[in-house]
Amino acid sequence: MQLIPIMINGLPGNVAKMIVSHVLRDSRFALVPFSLTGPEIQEAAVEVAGTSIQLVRPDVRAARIGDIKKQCPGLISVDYTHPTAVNGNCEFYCAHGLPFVMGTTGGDRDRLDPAVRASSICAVIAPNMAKQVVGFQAMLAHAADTFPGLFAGYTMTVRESHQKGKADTSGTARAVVHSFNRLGVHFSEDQIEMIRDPEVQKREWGIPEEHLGGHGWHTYTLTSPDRTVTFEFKHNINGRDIYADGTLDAVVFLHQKVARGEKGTVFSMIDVLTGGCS
Ligand SMILES: NC(=O)C1=CN([C@@H]2O[C@H](COP(=O)(O)OP(=O)(O)OC[C@H]3O[C@@H](n4cnc5c(N)ncnc54)[C@H](OP(=O)(O)O)[C@@H]3O)[C@@H](O)[C@H]2O)C=CC1
Ligand SMILES: O=C(O)C1=N[C@H](C(=O)O)C[C@H](O)C1
Repeated sequence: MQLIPIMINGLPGNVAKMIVSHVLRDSRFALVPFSLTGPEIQEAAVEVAGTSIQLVRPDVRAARIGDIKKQCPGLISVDYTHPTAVNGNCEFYCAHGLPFVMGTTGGDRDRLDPAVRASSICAVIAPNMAKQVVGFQAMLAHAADTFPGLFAGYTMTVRESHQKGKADTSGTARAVVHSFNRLGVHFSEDQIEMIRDPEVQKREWGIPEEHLGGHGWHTYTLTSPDRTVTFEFKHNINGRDIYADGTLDAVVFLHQKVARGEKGTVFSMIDVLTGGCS
């Protein structure tokens, strides 16, 4: 079986490191020993589970990508970088013919799809790669298509807690809010309550101490106009391992699409989940 060359961008970041450790244990993939990194990073390389990966900063990446592509033809890029890097990285992948899985949240999301559609590549773009969360999103999207306005008149609160360093409002929460809007709930993204204080997370939310540095807890609460009815949807994720499986499924999915000549198409994780990995 031909291995899929996979380049994990965003090292030495937390999620990128975790994905690399999963790739190294997965016989479907060959890890590309390079990673696009941030402008602040000084190290030339990082070691993950005994494997050394060279870090390629933004100022040199255009000059180096030709050689990397020659060394690893057919590579698929995976992006777990920073909200400020999302659009620049997307444009870089499009310009250099690199199909990509974009797990990074934030940036100007409205510019992502047009950039890919105008290019010769295809991409999977999703704010959450945890397959069970994607399934929950698909259920909500189905409800919104089937019963538009079902929750009209209800009020909603959305609270999300993540590690202190998370730069943006949860991309997952934003996407879920969009489905609730289609179900008739008036609520804007800027009403999402972000919790980033470890003391509050420990004391008020009961988030285990060992996961304060890496978690994603979301609660969506809907209350009827007369306040007699409450619905609550909750997904609480400790650690980050849950994102690896879906990310790697997305890589296999994209690899198959590329092999079939697909170009200029954006897929979601719902497409990956629906399409399977045959
Ligand atoms: N879709 C999903 O399922 C999930 C998405 N995420 C998202 O993934 C992203 C990364 O999360 P996390 O690993 O926790 O963040 P970290 O801050 O730990 O890591 C981000 C890394 O990206 C680097 N970076 C910054 N700019 C660039 C650039 N232009 N090109 C390449 N790398 C760059 C940073 O370098 P520096 O330190 O110099 O800035 C840092 O090393 C976030 O947007 C998060 O929300 C997280 C979990 C799941
Ligand atoms: O930064 C994180 O950690 C996460 N980011 C994604 C988001 O913004 O929704 C997904 C998950 O919540 C973890």
